[in-house]
Amino acid sequence: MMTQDQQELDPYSKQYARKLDEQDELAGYRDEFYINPNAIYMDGNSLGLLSKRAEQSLLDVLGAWRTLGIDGWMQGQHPWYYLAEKLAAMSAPLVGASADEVIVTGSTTVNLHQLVTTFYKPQGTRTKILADELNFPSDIYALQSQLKLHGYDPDEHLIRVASRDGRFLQEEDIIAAMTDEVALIVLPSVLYRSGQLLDMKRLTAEAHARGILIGFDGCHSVGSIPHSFSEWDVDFAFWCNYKYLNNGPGGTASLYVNRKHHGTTPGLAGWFGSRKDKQFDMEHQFHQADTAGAFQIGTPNILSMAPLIGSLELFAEATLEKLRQKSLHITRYMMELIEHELSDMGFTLGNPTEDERRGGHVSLEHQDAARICKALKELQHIVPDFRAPNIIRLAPVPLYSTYGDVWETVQRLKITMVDKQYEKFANMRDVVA
Ligand SMILES: Cc1ncc(COP(=O)(O)O)c(C=O)c1O
Ligand SMILES: Nc1c(O)cccc1C(=O)C[C@H](N)C(=O)O
Repeated sequence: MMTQDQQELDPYSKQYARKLDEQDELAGYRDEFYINPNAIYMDGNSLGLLSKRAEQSLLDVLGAWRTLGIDGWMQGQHPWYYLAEKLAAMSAPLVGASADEVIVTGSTTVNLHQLVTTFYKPQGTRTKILADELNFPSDIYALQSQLKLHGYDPDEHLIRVASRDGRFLQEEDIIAAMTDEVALIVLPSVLYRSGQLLDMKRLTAEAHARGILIGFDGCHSVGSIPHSFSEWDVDFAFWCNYKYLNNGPGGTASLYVNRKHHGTTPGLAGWFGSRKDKQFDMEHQFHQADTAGAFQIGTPNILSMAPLIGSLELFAEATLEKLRQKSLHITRYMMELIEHELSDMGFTLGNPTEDERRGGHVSLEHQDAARICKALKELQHIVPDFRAPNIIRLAPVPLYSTYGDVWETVQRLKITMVDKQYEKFANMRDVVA
């Protein structure tokens, strides 16, 4: 609902953006983060910013190491032996799971390998894995290598559902590909380029109706969108914590295993998958945990998990519902400004516009996208990212981005285009795009 004040203001003006910021009940969280005052950060969908609380929790854990040495495993504020489980309990509400269905461990790609070695059980003519052609490359490489380990030719056994337009996937096309040759389905929750949010509930129900297990890569949705993994009966999921959850570069990832699968032998076993009370018996017989913790392998990367303690506190306080509400509102605001300010400049909006199909970022397509990104970064001090072949991703993150940031971003993008500043750069991606 627009207030009296908003109605009087030009909705494309800077004052209007300021008004939106004044009315933003999450605005205070920006002060929790380290924000470079000389730049506008629009890349929290790739690497989230450092919060002061995440920094503090990392310092706390370092302090425990400094003062306790080996006893940090069982003593101190956050005993390391239980840290993965403690963080799982804190993350579970973000994915609609019970604490024992989540564990903070490994990396996204390693967790995918773990889950596929566990849940891909080809039998008879059911030997194929179903994915999609827009999936993040690391997932595809993992699936291809898993098929090879089973002696299958990935060209034949990895089905990649085609996109009709190179941007989006149609749920109907995915469902049509769920044949009786498919043993396992792995799909993204939100597509990393277009930001399309797939209907996970529907896809899970359809997969199960055909006797197929299904798992989701939640890298681009966890911390941005509410999930109901357990209610939807998703079999498994995996995600990184360094994007919307602000756990830091390469920070430890997470996985979800539906309770009905607890007790399934992990494909890749290791001693940290043991029952906590049995682990230090040091027996050669594996007594696996009766939780998702069973899918851990070796010693947790404590220092790469510690920032998540502080970071998840912020999510508990702000609440995901409010964060999603702001995310939808601020991305819509950005789309409206783009439409108003940047028409006839060769841009195409490449993300879904409907709220129920949109993730946390805006995806702008342009034939000069690579060099527009360079000009934005170097000359306009806006941090977007580029994804080949022609995408500029812009993520106003509800915890720390302002409506003013969005307004400035679109204005500076306009200057970049009107003054042809991008022509000073080669239209090629950087090494790390
Ligand atoms: C959707 C998706 N899947 C997988 C990965 C790979 O994650 P990692 O390199 O942490 O294993 C990423 C990001 O890098 C991603 O965005
Ligand atoms: N994992 C990354 C990295 O090691 C370097 C730079 C970027 C990343 C990313 O996470 C990219 C991200 N997954 C993407 O959506 O493209």
